[in-house]
Amino acid sequence: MSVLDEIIAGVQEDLLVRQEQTPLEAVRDAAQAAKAPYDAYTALRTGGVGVIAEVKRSSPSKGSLADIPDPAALASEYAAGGASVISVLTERHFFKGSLEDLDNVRACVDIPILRKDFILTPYQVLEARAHGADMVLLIAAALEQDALEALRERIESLGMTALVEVHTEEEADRALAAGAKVIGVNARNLKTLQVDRSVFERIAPGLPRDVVKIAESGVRDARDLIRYASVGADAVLVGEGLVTKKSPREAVSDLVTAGSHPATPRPA
Ligand SMILES: O=P(O)(O)OC[C@@H](O)[C@@H](O)c1c[nH]c2ccccc12
Repeated sequence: MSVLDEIIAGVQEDLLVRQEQTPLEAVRDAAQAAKAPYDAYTALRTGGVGVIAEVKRSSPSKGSLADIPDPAALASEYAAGGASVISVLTERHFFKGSLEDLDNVRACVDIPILRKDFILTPYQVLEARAHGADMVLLIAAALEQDALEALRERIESLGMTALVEVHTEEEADRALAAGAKVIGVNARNLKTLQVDRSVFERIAPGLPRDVVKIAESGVRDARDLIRYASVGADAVLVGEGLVTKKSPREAVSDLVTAGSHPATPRPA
């Protein structure tokens, strides 16, 4: 069983419990009552290379990264540093996140928020909206084609943006066939957890011009951002490289500054 399969098994178990506690109709009502979503798509297209800054306590590959007792405070620092979008991991077993983290961050920032989880059902999409998310991750490797397409439509019908994550050319083709307008290329293979920063440069140039392209994982500093920018990244998604810094605000701000002159890659 791959790590991805293990994570999904845990997500499915937790989902059953939540569905018992909160029936679909209640989540639907809560989603309808939530404040209108921010436009993450536009936030990621407004010039330069955007930074999606992630609230990430732990990961399956590295274990514990940072305690983050106050995710809203961290998110506020990210926003002050110029992040375009805040990513909040809500998976519990491997990433130590929760929907409560999402609520707390939503209460404190007025920029788009991505719910980062292993989304398998429309119930989780409604949950994301009910808890104030504006963008929802869909992982191509975790979904059959029909589900990928249906969930992408569901997310967009609620006024949110779907971020479809891929790791291979074949998955990128599936993302496009599913109608994805925002595609994230994850440098980390979720089955082996290996990071390969060259995956983005292999896949991104083959994507249509108008697709928003996001480089995910393994961004350590401005040099990595510039390298991704030079091969077409519209944004980078960064977790570990921010949560482990003394000043996450400065770390974001350094990336945003580097991303505002993406056309002139500096020598290494
Ligand atoms: O901490 P990093 O290497 O900067 O990575 C962030 C993000 O890309 C990573 O958390 C991630 C990418 N895709 C995911 C899917 C599920 C969980 C987590 C992820």
